[in-house]
Amino acid sequence: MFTNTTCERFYYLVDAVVYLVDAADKERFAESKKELDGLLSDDSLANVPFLVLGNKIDIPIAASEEELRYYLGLSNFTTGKGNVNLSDSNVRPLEVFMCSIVRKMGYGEGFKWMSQYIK
Ligand SMILES: Nc1nc2c(ncn2[C@@H]2O[C@H](COP(=O)(O)OP(=O)(O)OP(=O)(O)O)[C@@H](O)[C@H]2O)c(=O)[nH]1
Repeated sequence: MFTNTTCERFYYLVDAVVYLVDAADKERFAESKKELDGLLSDDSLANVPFLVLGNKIDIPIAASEEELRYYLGLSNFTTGKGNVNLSDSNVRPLEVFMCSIVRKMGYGEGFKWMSQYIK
């Protein structure tokens, strides 16, 4: 089992972060935001791309992408889908993609987006 302390020792090896959120569990969005904020403010992850996946969109009550951005406090921080060159900036790549892992949909676009930022 990794404790937070154990994980922190390995952060310098991290090429990217994939943060999976259950988009159908709105009651836990505040908890998800808190955890995500902790990672986003960690100095050792400052230049690491973040892919936020909103999972379980096959469930009708799942949040929309816009709602998820809002509840996670990311509305003004996402950097754009497609090919966005951020290499000349100090901006950390961060995007939200919605997916359903059981239906095998959505996450491929996210991983493709993320791969352009992995050196
Ligand atoms: N409907 C649906 N179910 C999914 C999807 N992905 C995973 N699951 C199901 O979610 C269950 C696993 O629960 P998770 O939500 O991953 O929760 P967990 O991390 O085990 O536990 P929690 O911390 O309580 O959320 C399994 O039954 C999976 O089959 C999806 O895209 N759609």
